[in-house]
Amino acid sequence: MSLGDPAGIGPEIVAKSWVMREARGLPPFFAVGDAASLRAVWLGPIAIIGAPEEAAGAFGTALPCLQVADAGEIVPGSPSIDGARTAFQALEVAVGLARQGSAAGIVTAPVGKEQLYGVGFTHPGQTEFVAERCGVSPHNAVMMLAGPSLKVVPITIHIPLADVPSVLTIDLIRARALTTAKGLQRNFGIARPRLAVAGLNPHAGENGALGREEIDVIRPAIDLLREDGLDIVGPLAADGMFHARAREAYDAALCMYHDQALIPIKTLYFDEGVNITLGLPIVRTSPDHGTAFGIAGTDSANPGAMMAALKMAAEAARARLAHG
Ligand SMILES: NC(=O)C1=CN([C@@H]2O[C@H](COP(=O)(O)OP(=O)(O)OC[C@H]3O[C@@H](n4cnc5c(N)ncnc54)[C@H](O)[C@@H]3O)[C@@H](O)[C@H]2O)C=CC1
Ligand SMILES: NCC(=O)COP(=O)(O)O
Repeated sequence: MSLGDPAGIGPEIVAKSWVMREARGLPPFFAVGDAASLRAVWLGPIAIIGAPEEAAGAFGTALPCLQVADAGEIVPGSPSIDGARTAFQALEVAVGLARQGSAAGIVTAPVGKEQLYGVGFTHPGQTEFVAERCGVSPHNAVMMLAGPSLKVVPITIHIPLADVPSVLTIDLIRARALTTAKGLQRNFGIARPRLAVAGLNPHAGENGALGREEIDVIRPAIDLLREDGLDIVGPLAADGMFHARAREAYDAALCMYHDQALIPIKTLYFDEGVNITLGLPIVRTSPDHGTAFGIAGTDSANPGAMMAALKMAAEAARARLAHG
């Protein structure tokens, strides 16, 4: 797993996950990044490894770490340029290892997006970066956030809210829905996924009275997706589709913008939510939360979402083998 921003809570939740490895039945893993970021927040045993093959032998007694860069002085809670460069490099190396088959998948700890943008990272997020490195177009890589009774997909991701209506197209919705359906089969073993699509406007537009995107874009996309053979409903009023009974009717909710998707999942499952990228040739997961710079170095970070991300990565790798 990449350690993320050295000044964020990534190193702490990775170390805590290693401590809980047996109690939680976690798969073996190794860290990629600057071991000093682990030492800055943790006194436990670290095994510096020179290659991924050394990780398995070390994992039982120490947290294996593949050292990729020197992040300079690390002050938890105070991100730096060197730290952002290290996070970038760790991500690059971890993706490369997964692509060459040296790891069953990657789990990425949180990065500070503002900091990464400052060191030449030109992608909106890690999702798009990993997709590009895997040769997958950003349209065909899907960000899914998953918890025990809810999976959500934002159709548009890291763009200003004002740009959402113009970026939403029939093609984009269709590409994301098709990747989502395939991803549910491949990574979660759901043979015939049921998708629910949110509207953009209040009350899904009230037949055009409160906005036309449902009529002009979302419904035509859904009609085409039905012709593609998908089990899909919508556009649904977004405010009524996330309560417990409604969630039983679908396997994933496709949402029109970032917060429409992420608010329900983080409200329900902040400490166990997993971000999984669908549509890639490799498995990639991540905890649902960010760097939490405000609490870094205070030993109060909850490793729950990181542990859930580790488990989901292992389960997805197994499901892919079974699915073929
Ligand atoms: N996957 C990723 O790499 C993500 C990165 N980010 C980045 O993280 C930075 C901070 O973003 P925010 O919006 O503040 O979100 P955040 O998730 O870092 O923090 C939101 C709130 O939750 C708390 N929190 C987060 N994780 C926690 C944990 N494991 N245990 C206990 N408390 C926790 C924080 O202290 C804060 O109060 C930004 O630079 C953003 O770009 C945000 C989301 C995902
Ligand atoms: N809000 C979710 C998020 O920021 C995750 O982005 P990514 O870096 O995993 O693409």
